[in-house]
Amino acid sequence: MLHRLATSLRRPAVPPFSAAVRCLSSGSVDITVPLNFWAGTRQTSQEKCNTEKVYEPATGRVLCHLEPCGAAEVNQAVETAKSAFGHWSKMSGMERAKIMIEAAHIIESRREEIAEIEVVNNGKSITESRLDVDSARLCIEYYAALATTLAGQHVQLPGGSFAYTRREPLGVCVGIGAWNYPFQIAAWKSAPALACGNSMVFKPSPVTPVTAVLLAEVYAKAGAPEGLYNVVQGGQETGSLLCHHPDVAKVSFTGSVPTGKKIMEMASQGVKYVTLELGGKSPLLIFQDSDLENAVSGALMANFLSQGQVCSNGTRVFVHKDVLPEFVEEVVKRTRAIEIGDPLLESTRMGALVSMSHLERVLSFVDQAKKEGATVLCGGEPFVPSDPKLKGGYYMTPCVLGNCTDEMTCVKEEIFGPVMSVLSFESEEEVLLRANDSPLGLAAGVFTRDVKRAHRVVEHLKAGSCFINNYNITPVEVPFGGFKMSGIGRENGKVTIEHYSQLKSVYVEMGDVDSLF
Ligand SMILES: NC(=O)c1ccc[n+]([C@@H]2O[C@H](COP(=O)([O-])OP(=O)(O)OC[C@H]3O[C@@H](n4cnc5c(N)ncnc54)[C@H](O)[C@@H]3O)[C@@H](O)[C@H]2O)c1
Repeated sequence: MLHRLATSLRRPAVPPFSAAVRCLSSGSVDITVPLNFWAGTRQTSQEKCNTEKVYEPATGRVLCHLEPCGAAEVNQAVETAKSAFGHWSKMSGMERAKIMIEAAHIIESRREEIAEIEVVNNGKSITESRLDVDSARLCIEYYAALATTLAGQHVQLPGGSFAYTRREPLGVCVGIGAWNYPFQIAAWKSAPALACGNSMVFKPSPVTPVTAVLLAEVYAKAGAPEGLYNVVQGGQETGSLLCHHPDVAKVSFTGSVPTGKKIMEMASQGVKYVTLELGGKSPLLIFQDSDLENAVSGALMANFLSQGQVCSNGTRVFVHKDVLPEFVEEVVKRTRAIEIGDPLLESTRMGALVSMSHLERVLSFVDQAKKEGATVLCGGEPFVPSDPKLKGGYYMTPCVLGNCTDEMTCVKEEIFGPVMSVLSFESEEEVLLRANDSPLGLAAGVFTRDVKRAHRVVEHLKAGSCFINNYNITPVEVPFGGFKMSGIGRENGKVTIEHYSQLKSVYVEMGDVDSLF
Protein backbone atom coordinates (compact mmCIF):
# COMPACT_ATOMS: atom_id res chain seq x y z
CA MET A 1 0.00 0.00 0.00
CA LEU A 2 1.42 3.29 -1.02
CA HIS A 3 0.62 6.91 -0.55
CA ARG A 4 1.17 9.15 -3.56
CA LEU A 5 4.45 8.09 -5.13
CA ALA A 6 5.36 11.47 -6.62
CA THR A 7 5.62 13.25 -3.29
CA SER A 8 6.95 10.31 -1.36
CA LEU A 9 9.97 9.56 -3.52
CA ARG A 10 11.64 12.78 -2.45
CA ARG A 11 14.63 12.62 -0.13
CA PRO A 12 14.26 13.92 3.42
CA ALA A 13 15.27 17.53 3.90
CA VAL A 14 16.91 16.79 7.25
CA PRO A 15 20.06 14.65 7.47
CA PRO A 16 19.68 11.20 9.09
CA PHE A 17 19.59 11.08 12.90
CA SER A 18 22.54 8.80 13.39
CA ALA A 19 25.09 8.18 10.68
CA ALA A 20 26.51 5.30 12.75
CA VAL A 21 23.51 3.06 12.18
CA ARG A 22 22.97 3.98 8.52
CA CYS A 23 23.82 1.81 5.55
CA LEU A 24 23.14 -1.50 7.24
CA SER A 25 23.96 -4.57 5.21
CA SER A 26 22.02 -7.80 5.22
CA GLY A 27 23.43 -10.39 7.58
CA SER A 28 25.26 -7.87 9.74
CA VAL A 29 22.68 -6.84 12.33
CA ASP A 30 22.12 -8.29 15.81
CA ILE A 31 19.53 -6.71 18.04
CA THR A 32 20.21 -7.09 21.75
CA VAL A 33 18.32 -4.13 23.22
CA PRO A 34 15.00 -4.87 24.98
CA LEU A 35 11.99 -4.56 22.67
CA ASN A 36 9.28 -3.76 25.20
CA PHE A 37 8.62 -0.13 26.06
CA TRP A 38 6.55 1.42 28.78
CA ALA A 39 6.83 4.20 31.35
CA GLY A 40 9.01 6.10 28.89
CA THR A 41 11.77 3.53 28.47
CA ARG A 42 12.71 0.14 26.98
CA GLN A 43 11.87 -2.70 29.36
CA THR A 44 12.94 -6.32 29.66
CA SER A 45 10.34 -9.00 30.28
CA GLN A 46 10.29 -11.43 33.20
CA GLU A 47 9.25 -14.23 30.84
CA LYS A 48 12.83 -15.11 29.88
CA CYS A 49 12.08 -18.83 29.61
CA ASN A 50 9.62 -18.38 26.74
CA THR A 51 11.87 -16.39 24.42
CA GLU A 52 11.20 -16.83 20.71
CA LYS A 53 13.65 -16.44 17.84
CA VAL A 54 13.09 -13.56 15.43
CA TYR A 55 14.63 -14.04 11.99
CA GLU A 56 16.08 -11.79 9.30
CA PRO A 57 14.10 -12.85 6.21
CA ALA A 58 16.84 -11.80 3.76
CA THR A 59 19.37 -14.25 5.24
CA GLY A 60 17.49 -16.63 7.52
CA ARG A 61 19.77 -15.58 10.42
CA VAL A 62 18.46 -15.10 13.95
CA LEU A 63 18.12 -11.34 14.43
CA CYS A 64 17.07 -11.27 18.07
CA HIS A 65 15.11 -13.08 20.76
CA LEU A 66 11.61 -11.99 21.63
CA GLU A 67 10.59 -11.92 25.28
CA PRO A 68 6.80 -12.23 25.33
CA CYS A 69 4.98 -10.20 27.96
CA GLY A 70 2.85 -11.98 30.54
CA ALA A 71 0.08 -10.64 32.77
CA ALA A 72 2.44 -8.68 35.05
CA GLU A 73 4.00 -6.77 32.15
CA VAL A 74 0.70 -6.17 30.39
CA ASN A 75 -0.68 -4.75 33.64
CA GLN A 76 2.31 -2.45 34.01
CA ALA A 77 1.97 -1.19 30.44
CA VAL A 78 -1.77 -0.58 30.80
CA GLU A 79 -1.23 1.11 34.18
CA THR A 80 1.34 3.52 32.73
CA ALA A 81 -0.96 4.19 29.75
CA LYS A 82 -3.80 4.96 32.17
CA SER A 83 -1.69 7.41 34.04
CA ALA A 84 -0.55 9.15 30.80
CA PHE A 85 -4.18 9.32 29.67
CA GLY A 86 -5.06 11.41 32.72
CA HIS A 87 -2.63 14.10 31.63
CA TRP A 88 -2.80 13.83 27.81
CA SER A 89 -6.60 13.86 27.62
CA LYS A 90 -6.68 17.19 29.48
CA MET A 91 -4.34 18.88 27.01
CA SER A 92 -5.73 21.05 24.23
CA GLY A 93 -5.66 19.87 20.63
CA MET A 94 -2.99 22.47 19.86
CA GLU A 95 -0.76 21.14 22.66
CA ARG A 96 -1.14 17.56 21.47
CA ALA A 97 -0.53 18.60 17.86
CA LYS A 98 2.75 20.29 18.80
CA ILE A 99 4.14 17.03 20.20
CA MET A 100 2.85 14.99 17.26
CA ILE A 101 4.38 17.39 14.72
CA GLU A 102 7.68 17.09 16.57
CA ALA A 103 7.38 13.28 16.35
CA ALA A 104 6.84 13.61 12.59
CA HIS A 105 10.00 15.74 12.31
CA ILE A 106 12.00 13.13 14.21
CA ILE A 107 10.70 10.39 11.90
CA GLU A 108 11.72 12.47 8.89
CA SER A 109 15.21 12.92 10.29
CA ARG A 110 15.52 9.19 11.10
CA ARG A 111 13.82 8.04 7.88
CA GLU A 112 16.72 6.04 6.50
CA GLU A 113 17.56 4.37 9.81
CA ILE A 114 13.96 3.29 10.47
CA ALA A 115 13.50 2.12 6.88
CA GLU A 116 16.66 0.01 6.99
CA ILE A 117 15.77 -1.66 10.28
CA GLU A 118 12.30 -2.42 8.91
CA VAL A 119 13.91 -4.10 5.90
CA VAL A 120 16.18 -6.19 8.12
CA ASN A 121 13.20 -7.41 10.16
CA ASN A 122 10.58 -7.70 7.40
CA GLY A 123 12.45 -8.51 4.17
CA LYS A 124 10.72 -5.92 1.93
CA SER A 125 12.80 -3.72 -0.40
CA ILE A 126 14.39 -0.54 0.95
CA THR A 127 12.54 1.48 -1.70
CA GLU A 128 9.17 0.34 -0.36
CA SER A 129 10.28 0.58 3.24
CA ARG A 130 11.13 4.29 2.84
CA LEU A 131 7.63 4.88 1.47
CA ASP A 132 6.14 3.09 4.51
CA VAL A 133 8.09 5.38 6.84
CA ASP A 134 6.84 8.39 4.86
CA SER A 135 3.27 7.13 5.17
CA ALA A 136 3.71 6.78 8.93
CA ARG A 137 5.04 10.33 9.17
CA LEU A 138 2.30 11.78 6.98
CA CYS A 139 -0.34 10.03 9.07
CA ILE A 140 1.02 11.60 12.26
CA GLU A 141 1.14 15.04 10.56
CA TYR A 142 -2.41 14.64 9.27
CA TYR A 143 -3.89 13.70 12.67
CA ALA A 144 -1.85 16.38 14.42
CA ALA A 145 -3.65 18.89 12.22
CA LEU A 146 -7.03 17.28 12.95
CA ALA A 147 -6.33 17.32 16.70
CA THR A 148 -6.63 21.11 16.57
CA THR A 149 -10.09 20.93 14.98
CA LEU A 150 -11.86 18.57 17.40
CA ALA A 151 -14.95 20.30 18.72
CA GLY A 152 -18.53 19.69 19.79
CA GLN A 153 -21.84 21.16 18.73
CA HIS A 154 -24.15 23.76 20.29
CA VAL A 155 -27.91 23.11 20.10
CA GLN A 156 -30.41 25.86 20.93
CA LEU A 157 -33.47 24.55 22.87
CA PRO A 158 -36.79 26.14 23.98
CA GLY A 159 -36.84 28.80 26.70
CA GLY A 160 -33.20 29.76 26.30
CA SER A 161 -32.01 26.33 27.38
CA PHE A 162 -29.40 24.68 25.26
CA ALA A 163 -27.28 21.57 24.89
CA TYR A 164 -23.75 21.03 23.76
CA THR A 165 -21.68 18.01 22.84
CA ARG A 166 -18.13 17.26 23.83
CA ARG A 167 -15.95 14.97 21.74
CA GLU A 168 -14.05 12.99 24.35
CA PRO A 169 -11.35 10.32 24.07
CA LEU A 170 -12.06 6.67 24.91
CA GLY A 171 -9.20 5.97 27.30
CA VAL A 172 -6.46 3.36 26.91
CA CYS A 173 -6.58 1.96 23.37
CA VAL A 174 -4.86 -1.26 22.35
CA GLY A 175 -3.30 -1.66 18.90
CA ILE A 176 -2.47 -5.14 17.61
CA GLY A 177 -0.48 -5.28 14.39
CA ALA A 178 0.30 -7.64 11.52
CA TRP A 179 3.83 -8.27 10.21
CA ASN A 180 3.54 -6.84 6.70
CA TYR A 181 3.70 -3.08 7.51
CA PRO A 182 5.06 -3.05 11.08
CA PHE A 183 6.03 0.63 11.46
CA GLN A 184 3.22 1.98 9.28
CA ILE A 185 0.52 0.01 11.12
CA ALA A 186 1.83 1.27 14.48
CA ALA A 187 1.59 4.86 13.19
CA TRP A 188 -1.78 4.43 11.46
CA LYS A 189 -3.24 3.25 14.79
CA SER A 190 -1.45 5.53 17.22
CA ALA A 191 -1.80 8.81 15.28
CA PRO A 192 -5.63 9.07 15.37
CA ALA A 193 -5.71 7.57 18.88
CA LEU A 194 -3.30 10.14 20.30
CA ALA A 195 -4.83 13.03 18.35
CA CYS A 196 -8.16 12.33 20.09
CA GLY A 197 -6.53 12.33 23.53
CA ASN A 198 -6.21 8.56 24.09
CA SER A 199 -3.11 6.66 25.16
CA MET A 200 -2.05 3.38 23.55
CA VAL A 201 -0.52 0.00 24.28
CA PHE A 202 0.64 -1.51 21.00
CA LYS A 203 1.50 -5.17 20.40
CA PRO A 204 3.35 -5.80 17.15
CA SER A 205 3.43 -9.19 15.45
CA PRO A 206 6.01 -11.44 17.14
CA VAL A 207 7.51 -11.96 13.67
CA THR A 208 8.35 -8.24 13.27
CA PRO A 209 8.79 -6.76 16.76
CA VAL A 210 11.59 -4.29 16.08
CA THR A 211 10.28 -1.00 14.66
CA ALA A 212 7.16 -0.39 16.79
CA VAL A 213 9.51 0.32 19.69
CA LEU A 214 11.37 2.89 17.54
CA LEU A 215 8.06 4.72 17.23
CA ALA A 216 7.76 4.64 21.03
CA GLU A 217 11.19 6.28 21.29
CA VAL A 218 10.17 8.88 18.73
CA TYR A 219 7.03 9.89 20.65
CA ALA A 220 8.98 10.01 23.92
CA LYS A 221 11.70 12.19 22.38
CA ALA A 222 9.03 14.47 20.92
CA GLY A 223 7.81 15.26 24.45
CA ALA A 224 4.91 12.83 24.89
CA PRO A 225 4.11 12.15 28.55
CA GLU A 226 5.60 8.95 29.96
CA GLY A 227 3.34 6.01 29.13
CA LEU A 228 1.46 7.66 26.26
CA TYR A 229 2.49 5.06 23.70
CA ASN A 230 3.78 1.71 24.96
CA VAL A 231 4.89 -1.50 23.30
CA VAL A 232 4.40 -4.99 24.68
CA GLN A 233 5.82 -7.92 22.75
CA GLY A 234 4.29 -11.36 22.37
CA GLY A 235 1.89 -13.49 20.40
CA GLN A 236 -1.68 -14.56 20.96
CA GLU A 237 -1.44 -14.94 24.75
CA THR A 238 -0.18 -11.38 25.19
CA GLY A 239 -2.77 -10.15 22.69
CA SER A 240 -5.52 -11.93 24.53
CA LEU A 241 -4.43 -10.44 27.89
CA LEU A 242 -4.72 -6.99 26.31
CA CYS A 243 -8.16 -7.66 24.81
CA HIS A 244 -9.52 -8.90 28.14
CA HIS A 245 -7.95 -6.15 30.25
CA PRO A 246 -10.69 -4.27 32.14
CA ASP A 247 -8.88 -0.92 31.80
CA VAL A 248 -8.72 -1.11 28.01
CA ALA A 249 -11.45 0.84 26.20
CA LYS A 250 -10.79 -0.16 22.59
CA VAL A 251 -8.94 -2.72 20.50
CA SER A 252 -7.78 -1.78 17.01
CA PHE A 253 -6.62 -4.89 15.19
CA THR A 254 -4.88 -5.53 11.87
CA GLY A 255 -4.49 -9.15 10.86
CA SER A 256 -6.27 -12.21 9.53
CA VAL A 257 -10.01 -12.88 9.52
CA PRO A 258 -9.84 -15.83 11.97
CA THR A 259 -7.91 -13.78 14.53
CA GLY A 260 -10.20 -10.79 13.91
CA LYS A 261 -13.20 -12.91 14.90
CA LYS A 262 -11.49 -13.91 18.15
CA ILE A 263 -10.60 -10.27 18.90
CA MET A 264 -14.23 -9.24 18.40
CA GLU A 265 -15.39 -12.03 20.68
CA MET A 266 -12.93 -11.09 23.43
CA ALA A 267 -13.71 -7.37 23.14
CA SER A 268 -17.44 -8.09 23.28
CA GLN A 269 -17.03 -9.50 26.79
CA GLY A 270 -16.00 -6.06 28.03
CA VAL A 271 -18.23 -4.25 25.49
CA LYS A 272 -15.11 -2.57 24.10
CA TYR A 273 -14.94 -0.68 20.81
CA VAL A 274 -13.18 -2.55 17.99
CA THR A 275 -11.65 -1.65 14.68
CA LEU A 276 -10.85 -4.64 12.48
CA GLU A 277 -8.58 -4.37 9.43
CA LEU A 278 -8.62 -7.89 8.05
CA GLY A 279 -7.73 -9.88 4.96
CA GLY A 280 -8.82 -9.56 1.35
CA LYS A 281 -9.10 -11.37 -1.97
CA SER A 282 -9.71 -8.35 -4.08
CA PRO A 283 -10.68 -8.22 -7.77
CA LEU A 284 -9.06 -6.06 -10.45
CA LEU A 285 -11.14 -5.61 -13.61
CA ILE A 286 -9.37 -4.78 -16.87
CA PHE A 287 -11.72 -3.78 -19.69
CA GLN A 288 -10.94 -3.98 -23.41
CA ASP A 289 -10.72 -0.18 -23.72
CA SER A 290 -8.05 0.17 -21.01
CA ASP A 291 -4.70 1.81 -21.58
CA LEU A 292 -3.03 -1.58 -21.53
CA GLU A 293 0.40 -0.44 -20.39
CA ASN A 294 -1.15 1.28 -17.39
CA ALA A 295 -3.38 -1.74 -16.75
CA VAL A 296 -0.32 -4.01 -16.66
CA SER A 297 1.46 -1.56 -14.34
CA GLY A 298 -1.66 -1.54 -12.16
CA ALA A 299 -1.80 -5.34 -12.04
CA LEU A 300 1.86 -5.48 -10.96
CA MET A 301 1.23 -2.86 -8.25
CA ALA A 302 -1.85 -4.82 -7.21
CA ASN A 303 0.10 -8.05 -6.73
CA PHE A 304 3.79 -7.65 -6.05
CA LEU A 305 4.33 -4.86 -3.51
CA SER A 306 5.87 -6.24 -0.31
CA GLN A 307 6.38 -9.65 -1.98
CA GLY A 308 2.61 -9.84 -2.43
CA GLN A 309 2.05 -9.64 1.33
CA VAL A 310 -0.51 -6.81 1.15
CA CYS A 311 -4.06 -7.09 2.48
CA SER A 312 -5.60 -4.96 -0.30
CA ASN A 313 -3.87 -6.78 -3.17
CA GLY A 314 -5.96 -7.31 -6.31
CA THR A 315 -5.04 -10.93 -6.78
CA ARG A 316 -8.06 -11.89 -8.91
CA VAL A 317 -7.19 -10.16 -12.16
CA PHE A 318 -10.20 -10.33 -14.52
CA VAL A 319 -9.15 -9.40 -18.07
CA HIS A 320 -11.58 -8.93 -20.97
CA LYS A 321 -11.12 -11.80 -23.44
CA ASP A 322 -10.33 -9.41 -26.34
CA VAL A 323 -7.18 -8.10 -24.65
CA LEU A 324 -6.24 -11.20 -22.67
CA PRO A 325 -3.38 -12.47 -24.93
CA GLU A 326 -1.78 -9.03 -25.15
CA PHE A 327 -2.19 -8.46 -21.38
CA VAL A 328 -0.74 -11.85 -20.47
CA GLU A 329 2.29 -11.41 -22.74
CA GLU A 330 3.15 -8.03 -21.24
CA VAL A 331 2.42 -8.90 -17.61
CA VAL A 332 4.57 -12.04 -17.82
CA LYS A 333 7.41 -10.14 -19.50
CA ARG A 334 7.42 -7.47 -16.80
CA THR A 335 7.01 -9.99 -13.95
CA ARG A 336 10.04 -11.93 -15.19
CA ALA A 337 12.04 -8.68 -15.16
CA ILE A 338 11.41 -7.99 -11.46
CA GLU A 339 14.76 -7.94 -9.71
CA ILE A 340 14.70 -10.27 -6.69
CA GLY A 341 17.43 -10.23 -4.06
CA ASP A 342 19.03 -8.35 -1.21
CA PRO A 343 16.25 -6.05 0.02
CA LEU A 344 18.75 -3.44 1.19
CA LEU A 345 20.05 -2.86 -2.36
CA GLU A 346 18.58 0.09 -4.29
CA SER A 347 18.06 -2.00 -7.44
CA THR A 348 16.03 -4.73 -5.70
CA ARG A 349 12.31 -4.63 -6.41
CA MET A 350 11.34 -7.84 -4.60
CA GLY A 351 12.93 -8.91 -1.32
CA ALA A 352 12.30 -11.91 0.90
CA LEU A 353 9.00 -13.24 2.22
CA VAL A 354 8.56 -12.82 5.95
CA SER A 355 9.34 -16.37 7.15
CA MET A 356 10.24 -19.84 5.97
CA SER A 357 6.85 -21.23 7.01
CA HIS A 358 5.05 -18.47 5.10
CA LEU A 359 7.20 -19.07 1.99
CA GLU A 360 6.33 -22.78 2.13
CA ARG A 361 2.64 -21.92 2.48
CA VAL A 362 2.69 -19.61 -0.54
CA LEU A 363 4.54 -22.21 -2.65
CA SER A 364 1.99 -24.83 -1.63
CA PHE A 365 -0.78 -22.60 -3.06
CA VAL A 366 1.09 -22.62 -6.40
CA ASP A 367 1.29 -26.46 -6.29
CA GLN A 368 -2.39 -26.66 -5.48
CA ALA A 369 -3.22 -24.30 -8.37
CA LYS A 370 -1.31 -26.58 -10.78
CA LYS A 371 -3.20 -29.61 -9.48
CA GLU A 372 -6.50 -27.79 -10.01
CA GLY A 373 -5.64 -27.00 -13.65
CA ALA A 374 -4.11 -23.50 -13.58
CA THR A 375 -1.09 -22.84 -15.80
CA VAL A 376 2.05 -21.34 -14.30
CA LEU A 377 2.90 -18.63 -16.83
CA CYS A 378 6.00 -17.60 -14.87
CA GLY A 379 7.60 -17.89 -11.44
CA GLY A 380 6.21 -19.70 -8.43
CA GLU A 381 9.57 -21.32 -7.58
CA PRO A 382 11.90 -20.92 -4.62
CA PHE A 383 14.70 -18.50 -5.51
CA VAL A 384 18.29 -18.64 -4.25
CA PRO A 385 20.23 -15.39 -4.77
CA SER A 386 23.84 -15.66 -5.96
CA ASP A 387 25.18 -13.73 -2.94
CA PRO A 388 26.27 -16.48 -0.48
CA LYS A 389 25.05 -14.57 2.59
CA LEU A 390 21.48 -14.62 1.22
CA LYS A 391 21.33 -18.38 0.63
CA GLY A 392 19.23 -19.04 3.73
CA GLY A 393 16.72 -16.26 2.89
CA TYR A 394 13.05 -16.77 2.06
CA TYR A 395 12.83 -15.83 -1.62
CA MET A 396 10.57 -16.93 -4.45
CA THR A 397 10.00 -15.85 -8.03
CA PRO A 398 6.83 -13.80 -8.54
CA CYS A 399 4.17 -15.94 -10.14
CA VAL A 400 1.45 -15.37 -12.76
CA LEU A 401 -1.18 -18.10 -13.02
CA GLY A 402 -3.21 -18.42 -16.24
CA ASN A 403 -6.31 -20.45 -17.12
CA CYS A 404 -7.76 -19.74 -13.69
CA THR A 405 -11.41 -20.34 -12.90
CA ASP A 406 -13.56 -18.98 -10.08
CA GLU A 407 -13.66 -22.30 -8.16
CA MET A 408 -9.90 -22.73 -7.83
CA THR A 409 -8.30 -22.39 -4.39
CA CYS A 410 -5.86 -19.76 -5.72
CA VAL A 411 -8.86 -17.61 -6.75
CA LYS A 412 -10.87 -18.14 -3.57
CA GLU A 413 -8.30 -17.89 -0.78
CA GLU A 414 -5.97 -15.15 0.37
CA ILE A 415 -2.48 -16.40 -0.52
CA PHE A 416 -0.63 -13.34 0.84
CA GLY A 417 2.34 -13.87 -1.46
CA PRO A 418 3.49 -12.87 -4.96
CA VAL A 419 0.91 -14.92 -6.87
CA MET A 420 -1.42 -13.30 -9.44
CA SER A 421 -4.39 -15.27 -10.77
CA VAL A 422 -5.55 -14.19 -14.25
CA LEU A 423 -9.17 -14.86 -15.26
CA SER A 424 -11.00 -14.06 -18.50
CA PHE A 425 -14.41 -12.33 -18.80
CA GLU A 426 -16.80 -11.29 -21.54
CA SER A 427 -19.29 -8.74 -20.14
CA GLU A 428 -19.52 -6.07 -17.46
CA GLU A 429 -22.55 -7.70 -15.84
CA GLU A 430 -20.85 -11.08 -15.68
CA VAL A 431 -17.56 -9.78 -14.26
CA LEU A 432 -19.33 -7.75 -11.55
CA LEU A 433 -21.17 -10.83 -10.33
CA ARG A 434 -17.94 -12.81 -10.26
CA ALA A 435 -15.90 -10.01 -8.67
CA ASN A 436 -18.41 -9.66 -5.82
CA ASP A 437 -18.67 -13.41 -5.25
CA SER A 438 -16.40 -13.42 -2.18
CA PRO A 439 -16.99 -13.18 1.57
CA LEU A 440 -14.23 -10.54 1.61
CA GLY A 441 -14.46 -6.94 0.40
CA LEU A 442 -11.36 -4.97 1.24
CA ALA A 443 -10.49 -3.42 -2.14
CA ALA A 444 -11.20 -3.55 -5.86
CA GLY A 445 -9.92 -1.90 -9.03
CA VAL A 446 -11.06 -1.10 -12.54
CA PHE A 447 -9.11 -0.09 -15.63
CA THR A 448 -11.10 1.49 -18.46
CA ARG A 449 -11.02 4.68 -20.56
CA ASP A 450 -14.83 4.91 -20.37
CA VAL A 451 -15.55 7.32 -17.52
CA LYS A 452 -19.21 6.28 -17.23
CA ARG A 453 -18.30 2.62 -17.04
CA ALA A 454 -15.63 3.31 -14.41
CA HIS A 455 -18.09 4.96 -12.01
CA ARG A 456 -20.91 2.50 -12.77
CA VAL A 457 -18.62 -0.45 -12.03
CA VAL A 458 -17.28 1.11 -8.83
CA GLU A 459 -20.83 1.76 -7.63
CA HIS A 460 -21.53 -1.98 -7.89
CA LEU A 461 -18.26 -3.27 -6.42
CA LYS A 462 -18.66 -4.46 -2.82
CA ALA A 463 -15.37 -3.20 -1.43
CA GLY A 464 -14.19 -0.53 1.00
CA SER A 465 -11.41 0.90 -1.19
CA CYS A 466 -11.87 1.14 -4.96
CA PHE A 467 -9.28 2.29 -7.45
CA ILE A 468 -10.01 3.64 -10.94
CA ASN A 469 -7.04 3.36 -13.32
CA ASN A 470 -4.52 2.71 -10.53
CA TYR A 471 -4.11 0.31 -7.59
CA ASN A 472 -2.82 0.20 -3.99
CA ILE A 473 -2.53 3.95 -3.52
CA THR A 474 -3.35 4.83 0.11
CA PRO A 475 -3.12 8.56 0.89
CA VAL A 476 -3.57 9.07 4.63
CA GLU A 477 -6.31 11.67 4.00
CA VAL A 478 -8.57 8.96 2.54
CA PRO A 479 -10.39 6.39 4.74
CA PHE A 480 -9.18 2.80 4.39
CA GLY A 481 -11.05 -0.32 5.49
CA GLY A 482 -13.15 -3.26 4.44
CA PHE A 483 -16.67 -4.30 3.54
CA LYS A 484 -18.03 -7.74 4.50
CA MET A 485 -15.56 -9.97 6.37
CA SER A 486 -12.63 -7.68 5.56
CA GLY A 487 -13.32 -5.59 8.60
CA ILE A 488 -15.17 -3.07 10.69
CA GLY A 489 -14.33 0.61 11.05
CA ARG A 490 -11.81 2.65 9.10
CA GLU A 491 -8.25 3.85 9.39
CA ASN A 492 -7.05 7.19 7.99
CA GLY A 493 -9.20 10.10 6.89
CA LYS A 494 -11.38 12.32 9.07
CA VAL A 495 -13.87 9.53 9.84
CA THR A 496 -11.32 7.68 12.00
CA ILE A 497 -11.65 10.43 14.61
CA GLU A 498 -15.10 8.93 15.28
CA HIS A 499 -13.54 5.52 15.91
CA TYR A 500 -11.23 6.89 18.61
CA SER A 501 -13.59 9.27 20.42
CA GLN A 502 -17.06 9.38 21.93
CA LEU A 503 -19.67 12.10 22.21
CA LYS A 504 -20.97 13.41 25.49
CA SER A 505 -24.23 15.39 25.32
CA VAL A 506 -24.74 18.05 27.97
CA TYR A 507 -28.20 19.57 28.61
CA VAL A 508 -28.24 23.04 30.22
CA GLU A 509 -31.50 24.25 31.84
CA MET A 510 -31.95 28.04 31.85
CA GLY A 511 -35.45 28.04 33.39
CA ASP A 512 -37.18 26.12 36.20
CA VAL A 513 -37.62 22.37 36.37
CA ASP A 514 -41.05 21.61 34.88
CA SER A 515 -41.74 18.70 37.23
CA LEU A 516 -44.50 16.18 36.60
CA PHE A 517 -44.46 15.19 40.25
N1 LIG B 1 -6.95 -4.75 6.30
C1 LIG B 1 -5.73 -4.34 6.61
O1 LIG B 1 -5.49 -3.14 6.77
C2 LIG B 1 -4.61 -5.33 6.76
C3 LIG B 1 -3.29 -4.86 6.75
C4 LIG B 1 -2.26 -5.77 6.89
C5 LIG B 1 -2.53 -7.13 7.03
N2 LIG B 1 -3.80 -7.57 7.03
C6 LIG B 1 -4.10 -9.01 7.13
O2 LIG B 1 -3.25 -9.61 8.10
C7 LIG B 1 -3.02 -10.98 7.78
C8 LIG B 1 -1.55 -11.29 7.89
O3 LIG B 1 -1.05 -10.90 9.12
P1 LIG B 1 -0.73 -11.90 10.32
O4 LIG B 1 -0.32 -13.22 9.80
O5 LIG B 1 0.20 -11.19 11.25
O6 LIG B 1 -2.17 -12.04 11.00
P2 LIG B 1 -2.58 -12.78 12.36
O7 LIG B 1 -4.05 -12.68 12.47
O8 LIG B 1 -1.96 -14.12 12.44
O9 LIG B 1 -1.87 -11.92 13.51
C9 LIG B 1 -2.09 -10.54 13.64
C10 LIG B 1 -1.78 -10.11 15.07
O10 LIG B 1 -2.71 -10.71 15.96
C11 LIG B 1 -2.01 -11.31 17.04
N3 LIG B 1 -2.82 -12.42 17.54
C12 LIG B 1 -2.91 -13.68 17.04
N4 LIG B 1 -3.82 -14.40 17.75
C13 LIG B 1 -4.32 -13.57 18.70
C14 LIG B 1 -5.28 -13.73 19.73
N5 LIG B 1 -5.92 -14.89 19.94
N6 LIG B 1 -5.54 -12.67 20.52
C15 LIG B 1 -4.94 -11.47 20.32
N7 LIG B 1 -3.99 -11.28 19.37
C16 LIG B 1 -3.69 -12.30 18.56
C17 LIG B 1 -0.69 -11.71 16.44
O11 LIG B 1 0.29 -11.92 17.43
C18 LIG B 1 -0.40 -10.51 15.56
O12 LIG B 1 0.12 -9.44 16.31
C19 LIG B 1 -3.57 -11.14 6.38
O13 LIG B 1 -4.80 -11.80 6.41
C20 LIG B 1 -3.72 -9.72 5.88
O14 LIG B 1 -4.67 -9.56 4.86
C21 LIG B 1 -4.85 -6.70 6.91
